[in-house]
Amino acid sequence: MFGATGPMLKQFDRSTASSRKGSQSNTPPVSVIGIGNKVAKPDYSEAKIVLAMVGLPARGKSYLSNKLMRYLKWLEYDVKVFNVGQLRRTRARQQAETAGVRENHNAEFFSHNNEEATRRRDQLAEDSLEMLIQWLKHGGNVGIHDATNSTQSRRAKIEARVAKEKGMAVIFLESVCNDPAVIAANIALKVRSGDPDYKDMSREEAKEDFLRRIKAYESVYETITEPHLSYLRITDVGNQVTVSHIHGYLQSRIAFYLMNLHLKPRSIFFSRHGESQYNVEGKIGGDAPLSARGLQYSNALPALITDNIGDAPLTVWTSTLQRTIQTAQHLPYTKLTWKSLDELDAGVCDGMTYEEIEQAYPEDFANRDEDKFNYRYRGGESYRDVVVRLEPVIMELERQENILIIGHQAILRCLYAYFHNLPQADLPYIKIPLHTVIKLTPKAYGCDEERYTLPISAVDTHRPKPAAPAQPVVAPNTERDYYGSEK
Ligand SMILES: O=P(O)(O)OC[C@H]1O[C@@](CO)(OP(=O)(O)O)[C@@H](O)[C@@H]1O
Repeated sequence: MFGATGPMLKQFDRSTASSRKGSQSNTPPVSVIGIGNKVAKPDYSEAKIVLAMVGLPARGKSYLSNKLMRYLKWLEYDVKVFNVGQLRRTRARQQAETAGVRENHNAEFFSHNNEEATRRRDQLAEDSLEMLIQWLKHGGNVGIHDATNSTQSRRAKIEARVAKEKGMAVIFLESVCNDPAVIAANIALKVRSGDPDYKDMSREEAKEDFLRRIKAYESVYETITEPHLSYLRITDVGNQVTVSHIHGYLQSRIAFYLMNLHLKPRSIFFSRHGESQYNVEGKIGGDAPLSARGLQYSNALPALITDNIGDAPLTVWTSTLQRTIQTAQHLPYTKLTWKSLDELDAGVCDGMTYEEIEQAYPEDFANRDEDKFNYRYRGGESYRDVVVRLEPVIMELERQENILIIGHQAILRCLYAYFHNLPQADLPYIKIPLHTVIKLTPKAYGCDEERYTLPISAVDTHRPKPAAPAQPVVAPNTERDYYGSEK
């Protein structure tokens, strides 16, 4: 089942990319020396999946779509959400610009007794699916059709359209939510988020209108019962998942990820280990113990964490390296060590200072500055390798509640980038200073962040990105993406 496509294959491709240059070599990554040169982004996956959401309004479909997109993009699949609501609003805006009148999208527009409105809504869903399919044909891997797709006939149309495309599969993801508190929170979010549908209404009017819209959908809603469909049904995120006709690596990954999600309020804390002796000497890697100031940090950390979290349960994760274990030593919580949390492996440069590396391997040093995410140390790792190795950690983080990770600079950059959805090029330059706790609190869209810096000084190990040579001025790209996802 875990066969042909997906990160397994991709990881392998990537590892050999710069050494094989067109050959079919299957050389495993670690034996490739001198790989610290430019690594072209390999073609990641042949997978082509239409993931069609199903569910009433306010059931968290957009939440699930965006979470899934963030996860799969982090694994380097090409993913895009096609949100039918945004297409509808964009078309209404364009129509207002040309005709001078804006179509009214109040609850009446969603009435299934209104034939003209129903025809228009069906057309929007079809157009959006068509854009999605074209996008998949041009290289995308997973296109998420974020619409209600709430009737059997709508789903049958999607299925019939996708069946015309060779090598494309469709899976439906139904979000059922019976928890009144979650539904109420989703409704409140819609009403207060400055949603363009409700920009000219008071909050009360907006809420009333949105409730009428939900009723309109409830009157025709058909939960998935079609026995032949590939689908996943999530009930009250984290409570129950039904999986039917899910095949292959990527589909299984998607199912597994969704099974691990939950909506319970919780926080994720990140801290680097206290300052190490290597940090003081400007050396990278290694397994050095803490400096005197690092030990002070490990003594001060328990009070900071317990003041913040009170009596709530917390688990501490460290790497297997002594600087993280020492930092966690006084924390009165359950502790787990993870090999996957060990610092980026600097290979032959382990234990050297940046100046020594520049002297000994000038070409590598320059290449790392040019493309730090892809650069792989000789006999060691790249940030890209670390992202792949951290996938089980991400999965477990989604499943768990309060977690404190005592980690390393490169590792925490990768995890932080996942939670804030930051681009690969910026990831290796994220500032994760020593003696600072970063608290992330997942919210409906993204994470809230607080930082607590303890007054114990430490060296600064952040090497800023070298200034790029002047580039010719290019006209800005004014093309808009109005389907609700990033390009
Ligand atoms: O990728 P760059 O910016 O070099 O940072 C990663 C480096 O951070 C360091 C400190 O310089 O982490 P750590 O403090 O955990 O030892 C190095 O060991 C590691 O190689």
